[in-house]
Amino acid sequence: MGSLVPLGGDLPVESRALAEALRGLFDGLGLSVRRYATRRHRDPGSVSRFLNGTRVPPWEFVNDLIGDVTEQHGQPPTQEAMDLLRRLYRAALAESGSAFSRVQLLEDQLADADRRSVESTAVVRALERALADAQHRAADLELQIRQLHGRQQGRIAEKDKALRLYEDQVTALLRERQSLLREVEALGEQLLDAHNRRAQAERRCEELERQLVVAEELWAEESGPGERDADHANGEAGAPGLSARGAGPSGSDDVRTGGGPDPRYALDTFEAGEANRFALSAAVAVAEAPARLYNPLFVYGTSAIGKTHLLHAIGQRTRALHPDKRVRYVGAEDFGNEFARAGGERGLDRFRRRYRDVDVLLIDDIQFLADHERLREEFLHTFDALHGAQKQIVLSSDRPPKQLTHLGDRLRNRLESGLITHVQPPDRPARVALLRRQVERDRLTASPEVLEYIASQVQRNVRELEGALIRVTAFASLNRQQADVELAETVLKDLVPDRVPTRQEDVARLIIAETAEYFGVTSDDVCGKERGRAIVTARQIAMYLCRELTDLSTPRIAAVFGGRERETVEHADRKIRNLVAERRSIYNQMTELTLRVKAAGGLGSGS
Ligand SMILES: Nc1ncnc2c1ncn2[C@@H]1O[C@H](COP(=O)(O)OP(=O)(O)OP(=O)(O)O)[C@@H](O)[C@H]1O
Repeated sequence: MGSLVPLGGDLPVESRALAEALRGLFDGLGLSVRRYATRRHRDPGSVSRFLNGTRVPPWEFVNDLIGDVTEQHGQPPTQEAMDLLRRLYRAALAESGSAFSRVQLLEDQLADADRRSVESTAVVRALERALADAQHRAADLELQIRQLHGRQQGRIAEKDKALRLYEDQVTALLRERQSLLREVEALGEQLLDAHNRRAQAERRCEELERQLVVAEELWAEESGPGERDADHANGEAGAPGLSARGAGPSGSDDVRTGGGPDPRYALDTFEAGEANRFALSAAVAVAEAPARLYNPLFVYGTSAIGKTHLLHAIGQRTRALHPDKRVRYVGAEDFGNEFARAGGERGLDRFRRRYRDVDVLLIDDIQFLADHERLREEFLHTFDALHGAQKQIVLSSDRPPKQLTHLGDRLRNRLESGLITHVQPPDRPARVALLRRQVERDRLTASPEVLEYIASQVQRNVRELEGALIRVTAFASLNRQQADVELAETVLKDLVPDRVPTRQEDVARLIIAETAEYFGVTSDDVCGKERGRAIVTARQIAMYLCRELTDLSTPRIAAVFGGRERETVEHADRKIRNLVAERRSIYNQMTELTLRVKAAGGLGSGS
């Protein structure tokens, strides 16, 4: 009973198959039949029969065997192995056909059905729970969906409302913008109109001033010296002396703002000397063949050495040689002011046509182009438009392009792209020639020696040179003396200032203060807009003295006098210059004022 005997050869197939399967399990225990029977409280004979296939064991035995093998090896048989065992077991039971087997089979089937029932019940329960859970979640979701839907509807309604509100506002703003644009355009037109009317009124004022001065002059001459002295005592000394006679080309026709070149300046009257021969040749070449050789032509140099003269002269010569060409001259400051005033699209359009529809554009004192981004851009585009269309550009400045740092690199590069020519103060022969021409033009009396002497004394500033000649000849004629070198020495000793590196704007302010005091008005009056007779006189004399006694350029002087136009300064300068030559009272006033300014420390030590 200790070990298993081989299976009987006459065993039915089903019993053999089961027995072999059970033996396989039993071998895994490594026990004898008896020992296993004792452990499981079974009869050893029965166990032998179960394993030999002569009897079908109860399923409980099979189960125990499986449990023991599992315990021993720590690993249960696979589900497939279990299913096979069960099938073998059932086949063996069916084959045996005994009542026991039948009972076993039924029990087994019952257990199987019961297991399935239990499993199904568990599945049913789990499914019921899952169903309930899902239903709950579905209900929750339904609720959330309904809430979200409600909220969404609310939002949509709100958005619709906001959208309608927004559209209403945009429509209203567009309408308002439209009407504002119309208003801006209308105001722009009105402004332009007002500017034109103001310019007309300014010209009329100047005209009336001249008439007034003439009338006063006549009245003063009729009334005799007593009356004139009374005027002096009133502090309105300038008025009687301010005559329109001899004022030369000082009428409004000659005052050209942002327009054509000034006919007084010509290439033929430009005294180049050795130093400026090249500058003159370049100017002639540009006038003869605009935009062919030097474009842009850039002339630079210190104050009052003929840069403006050259620009105008180029314009004159171009017009003479090419009557079909459109030539425009403008000071850079005026260019900036006009741009600032060109409000609205139409104004800007007009401005652009004015400066781009030309064949030759002459821009004076480019260093005064204001340091504004938009203005610089505008000028850049003007430059590119003209240059791109093969139109001539001529510019002047008090310094070379490299030093015009405030204009920015792009603009400076363009200014450097053509011919740059340095205009020098005229050399001595040129200065003498210039004085000789002035003597002829103004019918003055001065010997060649006097001209030589003046040319030797005033070297750097042509305006000053011309002023010195006027002073010498005026002094001589008013004192009925000979204009010889001795007299010239005396006059110039007193009047030609020794230049010291004083701030020139300060000197100009000192001149204004001294002149204002002299005429019994204030500096603010002189720089302001009032047109009282004494104020206008003081203003014009102060402007003249600034041109005479400082190195400031004309636009700078205009700026010191409350931001006026350069033409106003030029007009005042011409007017007073001519009066100095004609009237003793004015000459004396100038002399006295110059001495006062000198004494106040504005003109260096003097001698
Ligand atoms: N070489 C010259 N030949 C003839 N006239 C000259 C010459 N240089 C200057 N002038 C005269 O001197 C006066 C001043 O010259 P202009 O106004 O051209 O100087 P500028 O260099 O433009 O000075 P600013 O920078 O102050 O405007 C003008 O009347 C001009 O005709």
